[in-house]
Amino acid sequence: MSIDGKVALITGAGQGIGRGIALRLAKEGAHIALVDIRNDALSAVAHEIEALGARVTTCVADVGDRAQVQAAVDHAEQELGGFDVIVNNAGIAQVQAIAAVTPEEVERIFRINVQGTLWGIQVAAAKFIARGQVGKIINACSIAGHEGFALLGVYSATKFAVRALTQAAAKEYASRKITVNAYCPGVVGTDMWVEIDRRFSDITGAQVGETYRKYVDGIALGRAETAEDVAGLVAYLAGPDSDYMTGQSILIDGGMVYR
Ligand SMILES: NC(=O)C1=CN([C@@H]2O[C@H](COP(=O)(O)OP(=O)(O)OC[C@H]3O[C@@H](n4cnc5c(N)ncnc54)[C@H](O)[C@@H]3O)[C@@H](O)[C@H]2O)C=CC1
Ligand SMILES: CC(=O)C(C)=O
Repeated sequence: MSIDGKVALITGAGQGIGRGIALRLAKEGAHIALVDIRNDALSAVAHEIEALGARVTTCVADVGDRAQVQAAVDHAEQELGGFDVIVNNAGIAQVQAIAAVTPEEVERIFRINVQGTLWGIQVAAAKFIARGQVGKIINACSIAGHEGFALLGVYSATKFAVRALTQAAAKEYASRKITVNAYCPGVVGTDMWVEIDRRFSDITGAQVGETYRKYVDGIALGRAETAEDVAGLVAYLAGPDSDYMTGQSILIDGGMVYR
């Protein structure tokens, strides 16, 4: 198994895409550190991972707070005896017209989506260097990191920023053989999309479910994405087959945005 025995930390692992990534990496033999702001969700996923026979530890942390990210990485290393992969997956959505968005809303989403990714990159890279080893940094981007979407403008801006950080960090850490890449899903049927759909409905008057259906109808492969679809790409980025890839933000969207 490609990442057998490696230690992987996944943020936002209490549900959705993060949970799917954690389960997939555990199935490939990795030891898993689960990070989220919700302890109850972490416990549930930890039980699923234990049932697969993998080693697992949990840590409640807010990725927008650098000290908490540092504590989570230290905790993973201490509990699991190493540190090889970080998946900076935690993120929030925001549906708002540019004409109506407030400073508070902008600050909140940039703090979690952009600073959360930045602290994850910074802390993980420092840990790899201190341990004298190589490592893999994998960030959650989006189709919205390649194209701005109406009513998702600020969210899109955060994901463009994630793509920029992925490229810059790849260049800064390449000499240390630390790779930095990102996955860019399209429309994944998680709670995030339930919330996006509900907010579109509030703002535009669309029926509940209509926006989601409209987006899914635009997918060439004809179905919504699953967390497992995303996890397959992340397993590749976490393993040795991607050792020669860095700085890339890879679209995995069933055919929505073509670059
Ligand atoms: N669902 C989708 O269609 C897409 C999602 N993405 C990205 O994938 C990532 C995961 O998305 P989903 O699983 O759909 O979201 P989700 O909303 O289902 O799950 C997000 C998880 O992150 C946790 N979280 C939120 N704020 C946090 C914080 N400050 N610190 C730590 N954990 C926090 C939540 O508690 C939750 O468990 C996000 O970065 C999102 O932007 C990208 C493209 C499409
Ligand atoms: C949630 C997300 O990234 C989109 C645009 O679907």
